[in-house]
Amino acid sequence: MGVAKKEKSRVSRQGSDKPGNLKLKGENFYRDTAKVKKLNMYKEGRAQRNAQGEITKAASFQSTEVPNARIEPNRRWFGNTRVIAQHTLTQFREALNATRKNPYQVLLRQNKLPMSLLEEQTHVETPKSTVVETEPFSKTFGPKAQRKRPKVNAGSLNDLADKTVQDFEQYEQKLENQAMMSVATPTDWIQEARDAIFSKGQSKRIWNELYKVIDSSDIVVHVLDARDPLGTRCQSVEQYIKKEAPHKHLIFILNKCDLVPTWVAATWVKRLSRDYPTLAFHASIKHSFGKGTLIQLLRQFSVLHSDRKQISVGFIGYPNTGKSSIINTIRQKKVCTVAPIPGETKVWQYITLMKRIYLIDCPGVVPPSTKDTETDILLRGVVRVENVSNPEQYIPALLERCKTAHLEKTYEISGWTTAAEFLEMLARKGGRLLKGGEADETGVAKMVLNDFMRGKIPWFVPPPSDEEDSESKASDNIAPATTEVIA
Ligand SMILES: Nc1nc2c(ncn2[C@@H]2O[C@H](COP(=O)(O)OP(=O)(O)OP(=O)(O)O)[C@@H](O)[C@H]2O)c(=O)[nH]1
Repeated sequence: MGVAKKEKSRVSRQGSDKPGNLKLKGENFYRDTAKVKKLNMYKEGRAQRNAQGEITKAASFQSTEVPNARIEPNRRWFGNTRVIAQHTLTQFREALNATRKNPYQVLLRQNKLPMSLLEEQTHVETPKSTVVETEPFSKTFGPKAQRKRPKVNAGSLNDLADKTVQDFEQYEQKLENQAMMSVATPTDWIQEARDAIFSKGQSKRIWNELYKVIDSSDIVVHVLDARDPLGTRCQSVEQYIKKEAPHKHLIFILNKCDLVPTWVAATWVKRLSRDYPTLAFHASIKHSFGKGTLIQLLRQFSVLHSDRKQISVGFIGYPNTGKSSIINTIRQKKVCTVAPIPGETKVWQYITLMKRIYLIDCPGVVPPSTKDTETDILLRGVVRVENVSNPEQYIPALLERCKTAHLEKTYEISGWTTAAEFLEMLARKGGRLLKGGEADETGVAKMVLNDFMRGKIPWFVPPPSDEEDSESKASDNIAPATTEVIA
């Protein structure tokens, strides 16, 4: 703060006539309105006390009397009132529901839309369970009982039977979800009895990696093997995302399309597109398929989240489905380690695709299922074949999945009737004999299993052949899926 003398010399030195930092008598230099008001309040006087020091009359600022006050009405109180006719509401609900269910449309600003209007209360609690709580005993039982018949939620016996089946399916699904949640401590005896190698991709560590990837991603890409899309589909993970993180976008990539006929890939794309946007893909740095479409789709998503600095795309799926290969393909260089053996990716990994788009590679996960047999797990490529004991036992199932003609063409042998004969012929042809001239069936079985997983033997799970799906058989081109983003 300047004093008068200093200020005078400053004014003459700088030749300025602007008021400086000088406190002048009679001016409120430091006091703002609030402070002045507070000081004035104190000025109104202290409390009055009697000889004993008790307060006889409180000071005005200590008074507990409520002042006469009135809240000024504001027209904004009434601004948000809307009246909507029932049919308009119904139309709105139907339109919004249709959009929400369409996997190719995205609802933006969901927290500004009355989403609760869409969720109809379908679950009616049986009156039986709560009847005593809601009605007095005398009304429920005894001669004066007015108890109504229980609501069974079904018009006819057939309806009731259908509903029971549906309930059972839901219950099974619930059990699977619970198994997924408690994956760290498998209590089921099937899990216990299974060889440890058949529980690959189910460990607590892998699932923690998966949850980290899902948490960090805005878009989750579920990679499926085109040869067996339903077998490599993790429905429990899909449901987890739908329930716990509905704002994240989920898309399917049908990888390894080069290993199946075009009509198979096209039918699967059509079928899976009903649930989520699906792209057909062939991961290869030099001769890829679907790369442009995928990048285009990711760009669309980044436009959708233009308020974000960057978006992250997580790649999840069964082991060995080609998650790392897809990332390498879109980056056009080897950024992730790829190997024809499952479990190559051990931890999650961040890769920059563009300034605003990051990719996350995740280790392969296998949702626990009590329905899957060891053969199913092995033939999906989850297990490393070299660790399997008695690989011959899986060959009959393998022969069932492949066409004889394809096997004959691949191995140039023919005329076997059983799996043992097949292995014997193959061992003799390749000269894989043990001491004493016995065929090395174990070695040959491992080779065949590896060939099966790596795509040397052509095979695929045929797509469901309902009328609609069979139409696409005629067309020879894979329709690359494109996604329309509706704002
Ligand atoms: N023919 C063919 N092979 C593919 C394709 N994509 C990936 N592969 C092969 O599949 C094998 C597994 O690929 P990865 O990219 O390591 O699979 P991953 O899903 O990352 O596997 P994990 O590390 O176990 O999670 C490799 O041998 C790839 O060459 C494809 O589109 N076509």
